[in-house]
Amino acid sequence: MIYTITANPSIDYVLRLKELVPGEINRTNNDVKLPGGKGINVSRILNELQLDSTALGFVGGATGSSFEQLLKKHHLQTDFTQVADDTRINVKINATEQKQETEINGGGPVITDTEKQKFFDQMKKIGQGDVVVMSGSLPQKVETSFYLDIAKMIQKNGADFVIDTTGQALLDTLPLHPLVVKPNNHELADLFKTDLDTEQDIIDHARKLLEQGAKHVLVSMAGDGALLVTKDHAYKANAPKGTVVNSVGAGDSMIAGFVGTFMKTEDPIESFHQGAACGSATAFSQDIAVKEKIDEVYQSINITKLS
Ligand SMILES: Nc1ncnc2c1ncn2[C@@H]1O[C@H](COP(=O)(O)OP(=O)(O)OP(=O)(O)O)[C@@H](O)[C@H]1O
Ligand SMILES: O=P(O)(O)OC[C@@]1(O)O[C@H](CO)[C@@H](O)[C@@H]1O
Repeated sequence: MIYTITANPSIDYVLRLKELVPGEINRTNNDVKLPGGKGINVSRILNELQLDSTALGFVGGATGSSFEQLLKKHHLQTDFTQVADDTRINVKINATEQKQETEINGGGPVITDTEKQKFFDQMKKIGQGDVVVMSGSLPQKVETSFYLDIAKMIQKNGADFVIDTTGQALLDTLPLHPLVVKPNNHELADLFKTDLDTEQDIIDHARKLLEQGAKHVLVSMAGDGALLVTKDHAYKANAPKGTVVNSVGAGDSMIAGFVGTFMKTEDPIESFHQGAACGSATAFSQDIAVKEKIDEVYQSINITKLS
């Protein structure tokens, strides 16, 4: 079973308007509310790929109930930890004429020690053959070692994990050998406090994450495609041409495509191909991509061996 952990899920309130003028009253042309959060997006893509997963995380208050209501129509298997404080609302603003996407993400609910303990207790059921995908920010009063603590707990029982976070929290988990990590090119540069000007620079620094323990490194590069770096080789996936509608969740979709396919095939190249298809398909969709779009985009992705 694949478990996704979204410690800080959200209602994504996606607003479309022609132009965003800060400091003025702006009115939208169209708006939608989506069940959001990185792990939730991963579970939704897995569902599209007909792969089972269980979504875990902290959900609470009136916004938590709306979030669960929004999620219902996607028929995901969930086992959320109920908390007293409110699930956050994240605002995503697509200014179509400016071709700009602005995101304002809330801090999330305060999680009490008892609620956290309830969550940790759930980790006991995860074991051999399971993969846990942990991603996204942490809600308030949750210590930065949260993902590391979980990785240690589940690994003791023989489960694998995937982590999509940034900075020191990511580096700390590498010695535990995550199945895959997926910084984008900017996050990778920040990790090493440097600029990465060429593809070779990116590959060299991705390789440092392998040296520190990651089993596979994906580097997503938005409209420039993505790289897969393994111990011996580096591969590139092109970003197919298409109209970007809402790229929120493209990175999560890429992880879902990679992990879901890897669980079935153990083939990193095919997993990369499917991951890239899921990422671009979501960028070309208003919401997280559906299977038909993923299958269509898959046909226009080529994987090239760079070294
Ligand atoms: N404009 C685009 N055109 C085609 N493909 C895209 C585009 N944007 C994203 N993708 C695909 O999706 C992948 C993941 O996107 P991106 O690099 O934006 O991830 P991210 O920074 O983690 O995003 P997010 O945090 O919003 O999910 C890219 O590597 C690429 O394959
Ligand atoms: O604030 P975080 O947890 O880092 O990111 C949350 C978020 O921006 O990530 C998803 C897209 O990747 C959205 O569904 C959600 O709103």
